[in-house]
Amino acid sequence: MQANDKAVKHGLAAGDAHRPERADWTIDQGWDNYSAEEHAVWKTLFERQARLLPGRACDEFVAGMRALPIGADQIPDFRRLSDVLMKHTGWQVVAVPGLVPDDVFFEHLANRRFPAGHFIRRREQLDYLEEPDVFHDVFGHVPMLMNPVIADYIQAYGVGGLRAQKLGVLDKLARVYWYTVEFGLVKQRDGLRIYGAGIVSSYTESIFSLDDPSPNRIGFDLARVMRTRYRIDDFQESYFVLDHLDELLELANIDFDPVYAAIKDQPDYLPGDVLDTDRVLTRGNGTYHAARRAETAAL
Ligand SMILES: C[C@H](O)[C@H](O)[C@H]1CNc2nc(N)[nH]c(=O)c2N1
Ligand SMILES: N[C@@H](Cc1ccccc1)C(=O)O
Ligand SMILES: [Fe+2]
Repeated sequence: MQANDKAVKHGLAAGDAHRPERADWTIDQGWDNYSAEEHAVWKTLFERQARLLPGRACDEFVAGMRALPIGADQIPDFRRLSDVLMKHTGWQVVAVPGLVPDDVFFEHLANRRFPAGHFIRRREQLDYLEEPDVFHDVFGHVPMLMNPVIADYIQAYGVGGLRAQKLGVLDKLARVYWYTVEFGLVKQRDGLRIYGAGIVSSYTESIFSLDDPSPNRIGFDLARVMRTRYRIDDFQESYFVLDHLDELLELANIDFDPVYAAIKDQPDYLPGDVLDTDRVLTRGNGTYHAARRAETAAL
């Protein structure tokens, strides 16, 4: 598949990582061990997004970024990020080797610890990544953790994730995370803006999600999103839009049990489906994914 600026693939089973030293899979970031080339890759990625995101990233992302020790020249030191985050929203950033098992991931989130990949992609991987690296996790996710609403939402997601696992409905909950925290859009007075980390850490998807006529843009609805499959290896076919980030707090406080029950045995929707019950902001023309399917069919 042609390398495009897909942010990260979260669907990998974490089991393919070797056994961890610690039960919670955390490691030392080893900030002093980063090479000049690794800092240079960070700089390339950072500067590319810094030029592109004004007018695209939501105000909360910009405010969070400004308040954190995150700059162009160096991969941030998680200890310094945690000092600032702890004061604002009680969060800290802990280093992990890459994807970790779901229950480990949720346990960290439920305790306001954000597991961030310690490694950075290689220069030839600039536009495609198998696992969340430090650029996706720190540049994409951490600034939003400075916002009290998101900070509460992601902790609640961790708690909900542990519950969803016990209920056997993790796949449904993962869709809510995917279409909000990873690939969410939000309305602002001055237009649609990005809050999803998977978009904001991706050069081409930051453009595609807002400007391209191909994807659908649909008002967020919980049960609808829970039934909607997502793409892990390419741009999303649909983006779900919040009227305001505060909607996420309502989500965090809704008991999902009745919703899990209501959609049980209901068929999934495909990523590109548009329903007549949808609040459609943009009905996409689907040309991007049609072209990709044609490419693949021609292989
Ligand atoms: C569904 C589940 O929450 C999701 O795939 C998790 C699994 N493990 C992870 N591990 C890390 N380090 N980062 C992640 O975003 C995730 N995502
Ligand atoms: N409120 C959800 C948990 C959750 C919180 C935040 C985001 C998504 C889900 C539940 O009852 O399980
Ligand atoms: Fe992510």
